[in-house]
Amino acid sequence: MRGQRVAIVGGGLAGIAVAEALSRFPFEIHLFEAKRSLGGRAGAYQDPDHPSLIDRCQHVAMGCCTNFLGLCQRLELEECFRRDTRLHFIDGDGKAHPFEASSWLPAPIHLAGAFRRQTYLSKPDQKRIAAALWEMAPPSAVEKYAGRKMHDWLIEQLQSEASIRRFWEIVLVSALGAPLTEVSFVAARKVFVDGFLRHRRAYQIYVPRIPLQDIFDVQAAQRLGERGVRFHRQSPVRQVAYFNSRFNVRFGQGSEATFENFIAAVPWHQSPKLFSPILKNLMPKLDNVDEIDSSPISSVHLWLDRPLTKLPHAVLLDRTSQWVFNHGARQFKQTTGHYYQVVISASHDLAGVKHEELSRHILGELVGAFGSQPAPYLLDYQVVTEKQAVFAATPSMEGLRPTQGTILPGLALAGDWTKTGWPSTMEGAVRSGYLAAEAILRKYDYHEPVGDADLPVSLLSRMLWGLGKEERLR
Ligand SMILES: Cc1cc2nc3c(=O)[nH]c(=O)nc-3n(C[C@H](O)[C@H](O)[C@H](O)COP(=O)(O)OP(=O)(O)OC[C@H]3O[C@@H](n4cnc5c(N)ncnc54)[C@H](O)[C@@H]3O)c2cc1C
Repeated sequence: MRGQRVAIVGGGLAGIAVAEALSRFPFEIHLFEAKRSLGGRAGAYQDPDHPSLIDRCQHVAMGCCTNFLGLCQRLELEECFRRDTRLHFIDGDGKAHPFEASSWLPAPIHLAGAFRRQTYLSKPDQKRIAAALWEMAPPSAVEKYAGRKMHDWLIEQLQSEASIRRFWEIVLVSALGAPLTEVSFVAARKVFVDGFLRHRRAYQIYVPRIPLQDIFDVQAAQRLGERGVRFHRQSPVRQVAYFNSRFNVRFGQGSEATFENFIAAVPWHQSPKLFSPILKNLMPKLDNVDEIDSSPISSVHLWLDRPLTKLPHAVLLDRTSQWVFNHGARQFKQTTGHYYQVVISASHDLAGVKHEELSRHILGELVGAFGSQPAPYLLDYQVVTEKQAVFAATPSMEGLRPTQGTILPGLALAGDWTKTGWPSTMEGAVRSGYLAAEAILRKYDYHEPVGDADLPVSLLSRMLWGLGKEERLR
């Protein structure tokens, strides 16, 4: 490997993970990013009115995201995140329902008490939800309900409209980025099994303490730079071709360079155009990326003249707002603003709604949810909608995802959309990066995994449903 050159194209989480894994070996690594900063979709922007960077959209990880957390640990980024063990659900009447695991019960019953306290779900609805979770948990359910859409499955399982809206949708739309009428049963099952049923810590959430750009573009880049990774920002790659056992990379500015290894870590809609026709022929799945449905996510940033709530975050039920994150007091022009960020996944219905109208509507929802009187004054707002935020986890999506390794040694694909079994998340991106690094390492007869194992399955979940026997991807 010594002296062998690696080109990684794309400085999102997938490209960063490839760089992290390969920098443990004596390669010469170059990462090319089209934009000014690293982080990709998990990035931030600078607004002239605000002294610090603003995340384009709040990102959170869960305890089950072992590879993302492993990457953060290896790059000494743990301090950049806080871990919340208590979630807060706010019902339509503004009543808060905390959701926290028992301090001693094992998974999956660690959350039974928390679930019972969600009294916005009627007792009969809670029973039917528990029965449906029981039906979905065993690994055999994957085959039994393969190809099924989640909404159809929920109707078959006699779930009421209220429980679909207040329980299933609340969890799944933000995790899978699409309405339940579109997402697959298999993807939805994975969210519940990995996030709630297999391990006590899996449901906890990790929230960034500082802007994402500081985490990935500054701190991660610094640690990788210390390991010798060379970053080339504002360096869009136009196309890669293969000559004389080398990858010939052409850049937007017209320059060229050759590498022994090449990893494309760009989103699905940008992947096919990176490759020369001959290379593209080696990856037939690139012909079908047009069939991948993408889904928008909107984030509404509000700066208010007074605080709304002391809660660090909340999940809002029966409203347009889904998650709200409280960033506390911040400098705003000559005064102090209280900054809140509201995230709305699968926000197709908001297309065309004026930003001011949406911001005022969201503020009204927050005032109703938290009962803040007198109502805060809206100092400023911003609405950021990412149209191709995530891919929709539809039943056909799994078949469209390419593996990271290709038939050409030294050539690999990465990105949240490649085959990891995970939805479009930071964890999916990091897993893809580690799998792509493994594909490169196989060329050099190195066959050990470079990523992290899943959280172990609790003994009880193993006994109840045989969880953990599912086919492992790595
Ligand atoms: C609004 C929003 C909210 C989200 N919320 C969450 C969340 O809470 N939790 C979570 O886990 N996930 C969340 N996600 C999903 C998560 O951000 C993505 O799954 C993940 O960041 C994808 O990483 P990636 O590296 O695969 O792709 P990207 O982040 O898209 O990175 C690809 C990079 O490639 C670069 N690039 C493209 N073409 C070229 C080229 N020709 N040359 C050089 N560079 C190029 C791009 O500029 C980009 O930086 C959210 C996504 C969005 C958009």
